[in-house]
Amino acid sequence: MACASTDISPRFMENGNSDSKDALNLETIRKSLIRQEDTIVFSLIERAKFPLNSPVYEESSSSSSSFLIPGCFDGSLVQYIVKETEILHAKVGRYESPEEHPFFPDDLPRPLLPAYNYPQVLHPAASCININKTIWKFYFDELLPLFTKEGDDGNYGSTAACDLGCLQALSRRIHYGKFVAEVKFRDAPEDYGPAIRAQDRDALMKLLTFIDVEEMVKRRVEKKAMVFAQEVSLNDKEDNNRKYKIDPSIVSRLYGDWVMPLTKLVQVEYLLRRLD
Ligand SMILES: C=C(O[C@@H]1C=C(C(=O)O)C=C[C@H]1O)C(=O)O
Repeated sequence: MACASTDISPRFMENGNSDSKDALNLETIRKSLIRQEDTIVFSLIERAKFPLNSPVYEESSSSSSSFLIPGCFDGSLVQYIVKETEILHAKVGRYESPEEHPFFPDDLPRPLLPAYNYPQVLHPAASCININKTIWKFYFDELLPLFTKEGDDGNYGSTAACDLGCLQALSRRIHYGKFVAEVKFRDAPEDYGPAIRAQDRDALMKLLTFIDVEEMVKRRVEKKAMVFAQEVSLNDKEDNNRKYKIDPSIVSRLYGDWVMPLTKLVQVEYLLRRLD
């Protein structure tokens, strides 16, 4: 099977950055978001190797299902793979990381490994925010049909493993809004304080939105998709006729319609609880 994420329990701001509390600033956070764009684009490219493969998404209890999953599991193959992977990852501490959020949070096992001491940078209320249900829905209902071809090649296990990679990368990026919000609050508590005390969602949304940054993000992810997803050939003529493994404009749309709005939703949800 392909595509399972190897990044099991990321430690806040690793990959070249210090993990101390002092490293929490908008620049380091934005750097991490930029690096996560690469993971998201590559995960979509990996998923696009396979056609839609709709049997992966049929409930195993339905009469048309191609699978019989053991142990009274009546969900779809993709639900089964995500759920079982999360059980395994929970055992090795994935969900102890403040950057990670399970899609099936109920009854996850305790970690077997000794606890890693994550720096406490977020307000404790952060742990109640998990919008993975919304991410699951837009990914399967809206995004997937946009970037996969119709059809069925029988690679069901690999397809579901690739979906898992996409979901984990998107979930991590969107929930990073908690860190973005914390930094923005610390930089200007006098601006955010009154809107938080008034529980004014619209005012918070206005304060944390930077339209010019969002436009830049959309242009950058489209360009990344053009570079990462291009078919590379040694024949110059073919190069002039560029083909892409995924349509770069869909990546820009993914960010404009879902990733950034949902990151901002996480920011608002976090800020509403920031003074509890
Ligand atoms: C993440 C930020 O906050 C908002 C959300 C953005 C995003 O999700 O990329 C971009 C700009 C802001 O409107 C940020 O300011 O960097």
